[in-house]
Amino acid sequence: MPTQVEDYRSPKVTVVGAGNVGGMLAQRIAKQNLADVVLYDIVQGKPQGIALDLLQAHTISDLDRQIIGTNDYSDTKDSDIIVVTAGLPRKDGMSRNDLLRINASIVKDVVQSTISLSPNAILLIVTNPLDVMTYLAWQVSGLPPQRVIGMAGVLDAARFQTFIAMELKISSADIYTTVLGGHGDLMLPLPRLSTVNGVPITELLSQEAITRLVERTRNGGAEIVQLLQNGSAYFAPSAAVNVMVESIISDRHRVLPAAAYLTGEYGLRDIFMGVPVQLGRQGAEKIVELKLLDEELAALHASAASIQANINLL
Ligand SMILES: NC(=O)c1ccc[n+]([C@@H]2O[C@H](COP(=O)([O-])OP(=O)(O)OC[C@H]3O[C@@H](n4cnc5c(N)ncnc54)[C@H](O)[C@@H]3O)[C@@H](O)[C@H]2O)c1
Ligand SMILES: O=C(O)C[C@H](O)C(=O)O
Repeated sequence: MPTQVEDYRSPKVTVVGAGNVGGMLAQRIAKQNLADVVLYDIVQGKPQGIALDLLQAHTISDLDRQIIGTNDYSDTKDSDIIVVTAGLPRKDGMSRNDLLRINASIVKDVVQSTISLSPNAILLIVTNPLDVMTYLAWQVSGLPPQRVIGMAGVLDAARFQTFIAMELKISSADIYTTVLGGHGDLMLPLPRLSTVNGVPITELLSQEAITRLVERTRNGGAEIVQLLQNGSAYFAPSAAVNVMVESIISDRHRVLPAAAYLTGEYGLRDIFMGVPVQLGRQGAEKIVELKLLDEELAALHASAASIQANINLL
């Protein structure tokens, strides 16, 4: 009879795509001791090299989580979470939707190759265009929609939070922001529901400043793409995925903004879009429906229409 100790299995997270976001995410997961990590990439040697480098870095820092780099999907078997970061990042001047065709074929291939080996896994999608790729991953996987989630809202909300902190010259720790909608130009930062220690920013900042910060948030990804000139953001995106992985693995039931499947919430159905979601071991356990003003709801529906138009191109 195996003892309980022998029965215990470390949580296992597979990260598909050992690029900027994937490599950084593997480091964060292992450093926080959340799970063993399998880093998969199509490029021979790349995930193995990164895994070895990470292991050596962690040895220096007294950490001992298992990190495997591989080009063999069989190593991903029985993962608890599969994070999909495989795909092309956009270049300056491109919209995320310009990646639709090329990244759709990559995401489809990745989901088909992983989910049969880990039928109980939760799929966390990062590849752009985010909301459309999450919908595609759900369709291809055949999973219940609660087990397919897209990362964008945590990142977009953090950008809004950062810009408010910079404007008010205060710590970001006391700021809470709400951003709903798709991960694109029509995302919906909500000043009315964004606060500093409970005080809405509409009472702390001028309308001019709020409009400027909302626009900068909507443009937050493109601003970094333009500055880097070779790839897109990865420090904040990997931190955002890590927070979601933590809430799921540790069953914390945190309410985080994420792309989740809507079945009538906010008057929308059969679409993945950014809304507040309770995340735990079961995945997207509950969608929180905020009471929106008519104009906010209309803007959310415009964002949904843009996602739907791109889903129709799949
Ligand atoms: N949702 C978000 O908020 C968010 C944030 C940042 C980046 N992204 C997106 O995430 C994706 C990755 O970004 P990045 O900066 O890490 O890019 P990157 O180019 O650094 O890494 C992508 C990796 O995917 C790998 N890859 C390509 N095809 C593959 C396949 N079929 N199977 C396995 N691996 C494959 C590449 O070899 C590369 O290592 C992009 O689409 C980017 O737009 C989304
Ligand atoms: O902007 C991008 O293309 C990458 C990502 O979606 C981001 O918002 O940083």
